[in-house]
Amino acid sequence: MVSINCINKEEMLLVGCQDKKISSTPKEEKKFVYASKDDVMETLKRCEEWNSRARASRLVAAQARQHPQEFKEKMSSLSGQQGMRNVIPQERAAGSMEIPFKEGLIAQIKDGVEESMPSHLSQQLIYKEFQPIVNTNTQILGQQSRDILKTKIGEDVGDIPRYKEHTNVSYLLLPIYFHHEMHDMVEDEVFILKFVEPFLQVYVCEYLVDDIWWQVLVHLTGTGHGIVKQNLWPQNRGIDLCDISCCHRDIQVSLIFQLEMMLEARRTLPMAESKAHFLELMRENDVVVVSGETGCGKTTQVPQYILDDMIQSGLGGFCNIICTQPRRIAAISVAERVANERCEPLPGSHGSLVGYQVRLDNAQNPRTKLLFCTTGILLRKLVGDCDLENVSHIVIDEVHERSVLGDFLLIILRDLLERRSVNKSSKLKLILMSATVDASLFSHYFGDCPVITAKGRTHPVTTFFLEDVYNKIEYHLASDSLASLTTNPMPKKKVAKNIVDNSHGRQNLIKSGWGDEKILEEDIVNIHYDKNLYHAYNERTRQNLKNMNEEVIDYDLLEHLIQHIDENYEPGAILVFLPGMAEIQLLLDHLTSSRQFGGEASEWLLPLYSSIASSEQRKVFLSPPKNIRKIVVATNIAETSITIDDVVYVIDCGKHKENRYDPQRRMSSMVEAWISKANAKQRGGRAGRVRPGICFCLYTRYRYENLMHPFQVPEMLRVPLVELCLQIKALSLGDAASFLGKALEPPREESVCSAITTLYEVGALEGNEELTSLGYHLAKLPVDVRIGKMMLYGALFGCLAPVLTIAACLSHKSPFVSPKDEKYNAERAKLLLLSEKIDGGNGQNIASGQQSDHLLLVVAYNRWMKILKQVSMSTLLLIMFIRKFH
Ligand SMILES: Nc1ncnc2c1ncn2[C@@H]1O[C@H](COP(=O)(O)OP(=O)(O)OP(=O)(O)O)[C@@H](O)[C@H]1O
Repeated sequence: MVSINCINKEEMLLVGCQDKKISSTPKEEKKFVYASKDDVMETLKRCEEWNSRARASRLVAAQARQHPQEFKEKMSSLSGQQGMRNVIPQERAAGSMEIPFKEGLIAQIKDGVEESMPSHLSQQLIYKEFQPIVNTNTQILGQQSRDILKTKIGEDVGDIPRYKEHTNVSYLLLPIYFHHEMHDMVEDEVFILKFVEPFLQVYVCEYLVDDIWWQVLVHLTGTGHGIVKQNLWPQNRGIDLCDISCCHRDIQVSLIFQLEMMLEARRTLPMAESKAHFLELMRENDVVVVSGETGCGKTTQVPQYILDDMIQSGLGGFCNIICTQPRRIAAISVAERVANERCEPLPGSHGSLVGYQVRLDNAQNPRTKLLFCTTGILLRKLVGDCDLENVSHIVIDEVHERSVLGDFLLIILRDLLERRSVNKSSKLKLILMSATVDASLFSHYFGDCPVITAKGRTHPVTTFFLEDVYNKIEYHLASDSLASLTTNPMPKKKVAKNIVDNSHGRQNLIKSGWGDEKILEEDIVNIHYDKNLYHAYNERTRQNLKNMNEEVIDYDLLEHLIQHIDENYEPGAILVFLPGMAEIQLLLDHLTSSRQFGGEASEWLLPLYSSIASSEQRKVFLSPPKNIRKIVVATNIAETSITIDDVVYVIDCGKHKENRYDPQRRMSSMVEAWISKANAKQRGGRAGRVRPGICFCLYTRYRYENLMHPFQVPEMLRVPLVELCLQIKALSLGDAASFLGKALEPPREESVCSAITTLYEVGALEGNEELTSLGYHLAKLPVDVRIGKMMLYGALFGCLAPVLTIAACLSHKSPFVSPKDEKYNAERAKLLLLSEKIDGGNGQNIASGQQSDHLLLVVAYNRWMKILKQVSMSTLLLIMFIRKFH
């Protein structure tokens, strides 16, 4: 077996020791060598490749023969040097030269103990003081070692009934020396690790000690302390070892190699360069704003820097970091990635320091030190514990999103920071992060706190705008295309402002069929078209740009582009951004019905939107079989924080759904809108995470540079504040107007007044803004207050089923469509429906013949359900077939 203990960054001490199984290794080869780091790495690599302990052992031994004297001198000189961590003290080093590692850096207990050794035994396999263990006999543990183990385990290892010959389980004793210079830390600790696999590739080296080995220890102890200050240990100073028992089996060679690779990858991220500066700023300030290009490592690295820093300063026990993510999928996938980078088991499982919590899914354990959660979850925590006493750090990721909840949280946190800053021992630290943040705004809000900007990005992303895409794929925008202005001519002025309700205009179809496209083109021009911008582009592209209706998504173009990428570009997944579920489904229908993406390939056409169950959402992270290209079609839930590691191509349609106030219905609803530049940057950033990527924007460069807002208008300024004011009351945060006056960008006074008035009208408030019982219940329903009240009354009056149907329809958009030329027929159909019986859920007819829009919704829904039940499977298939090929 081989262990490596390093002397400094350039040199390592290889500890070679004969393995019982390598009977061919001559005894005299049980020597210790030092070798260059490269040699060691090379050796290990070869060991890995050969997968042969015997050969590796010989290799090590051969090196030992080459440098014995040098090694001896090096050891003596280094051990005397100040500040050298993990240098083995001179007397031990000297001793070890005489009797090769008599102290036993490594001890193997006979041939091992059965894998399924009961956890109560392995739980005790650790002791605090360094006790040299003589390992002169690799077959049977030395008597001294056995005695030590006996006192720790309470049984003679030789007597363990499950202890049997010829298993692969071994124990590794690791004296930990690297805290000598930190006098308040435990000096010599010995860990005994149980390995299922041979020791051959198990090694510790100096440059790993700081990072990897430290993490191995942290991982092993599961306490988050590693070697910790004495006063942080549980009373008996024994680490609670229940975690260790579960880790042992996993701590195989691969773990250490994996850790090493991960650390190497982490060190190359742009954020790593700013690590020291960030930690310094964080120590000196309560709030720090972190910005940096997408993919530079904010989300995955910054929380870990904090965690590691706390552990290394011996404060792991006090550390409790919460990192918020705007969406569930981000919280889960980032937690998994971070656990993976630390080579920990899955988030929340036994032995992991990382966890996540989202609605309906919670992966935490009592020792979770780094929790990823959604903003809503953190707000809920604040309801239960308004001072968040146990939380040491809060990291708010993607602060640029400016959701109502996000801005609301910032008000609460600013107050909380003030309260917590009084008590110096339990100060709260807040870190705000985003790639596209308006840093000065946030910095100013938090008392001009420092801003740190990470430079550079991981991999370059090439961006093509619509004109490039048109040119590249030689696309012809047909005049009868839904995305062409010629389809539905409108007066010039209106074209750009309205979201055009396009349909196949018969007139145009006929005209274009007769080659009359020219006539149409002359009349209708995209008002954002400026011919001077497109000299370099071909005629067809210019024609397309002139005729296109920017407000309509061109599915033909999308399909063409995806096919083009699939045929002409290197392997790599494609991520398409569309505004909503319906649009996603439409594109997927288009693709599944195509020859290229139908059949087996269609299994890798993956939708991704918020209402898909988390388990389904996770499919997007899986890898497809070779020769199949994964295509993920997503809403903006894939826009921030997440890394789908095989995504190389992003297609951005430039639209999303935004919550806006609808004055007609006096309700907020989701409308389709152009994204901001910040969103566009984030979307592009999903490519180029693990290698260079390409982003195809289906909007013009002109739009990006001149028409898109730099940031989205904060949600708090564009939606009614009724629900928010209700929450403020439910959380007893005082007068709503003054509370919201403390926001980053406070809403207008009239908006707050109007919200309060609505709450009084609904009956949620009474007296001096006091919450009523109705208000209390409404605060728990995630719907508009008026709809919530209707639902509560529906339950009270025993007609919940139809009321829920109405509530669902009102919360979403109308299920009815009335095309312009079919208006009359649509109205007639509605009237006909109204003459039907309406079932109140209990078989009663609740409103036959009533002229009510709301009851009409119930009738339509019930009819639809009835048809669904009646339609046989084959009919359904037929419908699907027709839709596909229509
Ligand atoms: N699941 C993963 N698989 C592979 N690599 C990953 C994964 N997650 C992150 N990475 C790597 O880590 C890098 C940093 O990711 P991270 O999410 O921390 O960046 P970020 O700066 O927060 O980006 P953003 O602002 O876009 O959220 C990525 O560019 C990628 O190289």
